[in-house]
Amino acid sequence: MGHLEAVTGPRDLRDLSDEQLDLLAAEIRDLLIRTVATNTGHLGPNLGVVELTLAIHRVFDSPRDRVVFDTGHQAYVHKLVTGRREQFGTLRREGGLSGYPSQAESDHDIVENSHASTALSYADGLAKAYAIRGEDRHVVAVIGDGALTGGMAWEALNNIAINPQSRLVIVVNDNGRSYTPTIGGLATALATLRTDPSYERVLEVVKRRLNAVPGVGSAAYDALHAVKKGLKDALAPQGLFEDLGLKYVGPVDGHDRVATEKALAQAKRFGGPVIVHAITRKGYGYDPAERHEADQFHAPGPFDVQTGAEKPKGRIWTDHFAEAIVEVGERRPDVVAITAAMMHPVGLDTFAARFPERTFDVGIAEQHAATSAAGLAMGGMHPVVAVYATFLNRAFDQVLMDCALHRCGVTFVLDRSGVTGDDGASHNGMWDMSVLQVVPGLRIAAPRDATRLRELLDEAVDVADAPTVVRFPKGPPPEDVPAVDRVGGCDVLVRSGTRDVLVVAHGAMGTTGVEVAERLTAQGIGVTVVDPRWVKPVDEALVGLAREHRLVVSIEDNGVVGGCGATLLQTLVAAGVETPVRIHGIPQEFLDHAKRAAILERIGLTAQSIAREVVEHVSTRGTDQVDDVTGEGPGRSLVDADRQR
Ligand SMILES: Cc1ncc(C[n+]2csc(CCOP(=O)(O)OP(=O)(O)O)c2C)c(N)n1
Ligand SMILES: CC(=O)[C@@H](O)[C@H](O)COP(=O)(O)O
Ligand SMILES: [Mg+2]
Repeated sequence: MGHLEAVTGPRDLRDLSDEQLDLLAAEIRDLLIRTVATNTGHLGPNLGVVELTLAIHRVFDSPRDRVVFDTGHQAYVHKLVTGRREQFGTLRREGGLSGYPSQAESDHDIVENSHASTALSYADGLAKAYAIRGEDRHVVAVIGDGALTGGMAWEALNNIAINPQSRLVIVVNDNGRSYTPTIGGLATALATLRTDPSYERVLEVVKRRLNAVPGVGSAAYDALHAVKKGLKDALAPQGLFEDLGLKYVGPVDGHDRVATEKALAQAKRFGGPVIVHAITRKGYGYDPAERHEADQFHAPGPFDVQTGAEKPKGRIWTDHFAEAIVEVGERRPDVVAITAAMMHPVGLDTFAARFPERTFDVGIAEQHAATSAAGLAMGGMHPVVAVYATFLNRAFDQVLMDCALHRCGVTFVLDRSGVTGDDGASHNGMWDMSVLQVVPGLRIAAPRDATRLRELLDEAVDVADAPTVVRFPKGPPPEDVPAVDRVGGCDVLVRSGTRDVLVVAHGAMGTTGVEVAERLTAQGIGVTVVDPRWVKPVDEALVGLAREHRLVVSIEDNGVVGGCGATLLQTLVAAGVETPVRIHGIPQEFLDHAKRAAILERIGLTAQSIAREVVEHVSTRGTDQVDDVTGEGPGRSLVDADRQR
């Protein structure tokens, strides 16, 4: 039996010898590689924290001591040593283990949100609570160098530094990368701390000599390590964190479990807030990941374990954006691009290669991205801020009060909008077409296919006096859906039979709308399908179209509360149109992880489900009754029928 089988909980780790722990680490790496190769997930980050996680769980006593992972994408090892080895094969599978911590899975897990830079704030709160309650518990927060570029992390550090009673150990997991090398002054400061050769050399000599003395040596090394502050200050620039009044231990080799345990034990003894600076490597121990220059297998698709070769992926929405934004950049020298540490994932790497001086990676700092974009716009540029839809939530006030209030021509390109699936509740981009509805002047475009993406991006960057949004989902776009007509700003995709049902298909739901029409037409129900293209503000043509039909069916890949359907209904009511409106969208709840298609099926956001609901709606009112009301052929105004009730 392997050593991992013997680990039913973190305390079992304390019974293992150094040799057994080394073998355990190898077993864990092997399982991580084989599982992620098929299930997908975050391989690089987890390979980088194998020894670190073992050390944490040997020094601290989870769940009494709370271990908080920032972003949570690097918690697979934590899951394996906290009783979930047997289910690990279900990672990111529907009904299986989440790719992030999950309270439902284990009381060793606490933070489920995958949005970066939050861990230190949670930890600050937890540590304060334990101090007030007089509970003898430590909080360990594991935060990556990338997550440290997020403003929230510094808001937390600012507070942690003035709470000496907080028994808080902050483990900076410094692998020098987010996806790509971490940017900014912070990264430089961390690099200085981790790479000062003189400091390292002296420390190495001391370590070798002291540890050679059996028994006393390591304690003496620890003591010197504590004293090393003087040594380090003399040899290295004043510590970034110590300037804040935070105790600092490190840097320590995060792949040297023994050294890491010593550093953690020393930090634990401080009894107050302390930083342990661990130097790790993303993808450590798997050559294809370590050599993967783009992102060291941050989140690979399925791949071959032997070679590391990823299975070829088809073109996704992002690829079409990547091409379109370069064409925009070619003809618009005022257009600049901004990413929040996700250059390739959001499709800006080609633009960056072509226009390096007009591309800015601001780190995991969406709030700064938005307001910096407002500044760029005020300075005469047209910024395109490309982020995943869910992460723009963090910058709502910046979009509202920094961009829209000042009527800044900034374009936000929201990738991964709608249901994303695999990454669970905090990754679904189901909020933007609700949250942004309240922003005065801001316009939202939702392309139905790649051709419309290009068109709408071109239109968006031409808007100079208001923020614009172009949002599209994860994965491959559908085949182009041509328009048969244009009414106002809306593309008419289908017009068949009498004007029974008006389907308003928003964005990527265009294809679904057309399929709904096919099903309804087969039932003898007349259908018009329109794609508004710009979903905010509501196109006035929709008021007239709704008035002409007996039922309006709105479809959107967004939450139903405050979304496009709700806003359309509000607009129709205000215009005195009484045509009933059926709103189809994402239920306003946190959706557990599963494949996008499976979730859409489960929530009824499919052509079959929507068509069935419409037929039931029409049939419950019977066509004769409808005829009685209007005296015309089958499929006349449901509005009157509604008035009958
Ligand atoms: C607010 C927010 N923006 C962007 C992301 C996407 N994202 C996930 S992991 C990651 C990089 C994290 O880097 P780091 O904190 O150094 O952790 P590592 O992967 O290196 O262990 C990013 C940008 C996110 N999860 N949250
Ligand atoms: C943890 C995180 O936020 C990202 O790594 C995200 O998981 C990537 O999502 P995609 O796989 O959709 O690019
Ligand atoms: Mg990192």
